[in-house]
Amino acid sequence: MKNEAYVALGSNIGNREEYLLKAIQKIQFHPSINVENVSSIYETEPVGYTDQTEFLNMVIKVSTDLSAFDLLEVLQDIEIHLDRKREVRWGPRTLDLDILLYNHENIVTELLVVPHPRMHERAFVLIPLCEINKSISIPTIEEPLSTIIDQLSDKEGVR
Ligand SMILES: Nc1nc2nc(S)n(CCO)c2c(=O)[nH]1
Repeated sequence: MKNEAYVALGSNIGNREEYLLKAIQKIQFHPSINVENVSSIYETEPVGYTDQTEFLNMVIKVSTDLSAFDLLEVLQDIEIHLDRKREVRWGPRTLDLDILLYNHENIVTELLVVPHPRMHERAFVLIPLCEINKSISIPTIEEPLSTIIDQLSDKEGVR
């Protein structure tokens, strides 16, 4: 598989852990995707739209022959098959699958922006990402991940 990507998973409705684990199974089952590494599962305080229940978040590393857009399509299909519900845009959801990084590419389109535009302000993404790759460099971020994690005020919201 010639491409490397990092995917963030999140859930805060229903059997959250089951949604995450089923999503990873479906990703692994895809013939053109291999799951290379998975972070721990973190329980996290909601950020942004805070009037909702706690999330379970994690990050996985995958290798794939798919383009970033085809990978996005597969992830969106998995969200739908795991009864993705999102009544409010930033509100509670059964499952969220976000492409964080795709190789070291910068992709800016209506459909997909990579690196994920809000990842640098999300401890619930950076902490699991750092767990599985301490030395990862993010094209749009100069500082080391550990510095940013230390600066994030909500890191205590991740456990
Ligand atoms: N802790 C936490 N807060 C969040 N706020 C939003 S929106 N989301 C959904 C992100 O796509 C989350 C999340 O996954 N975890």
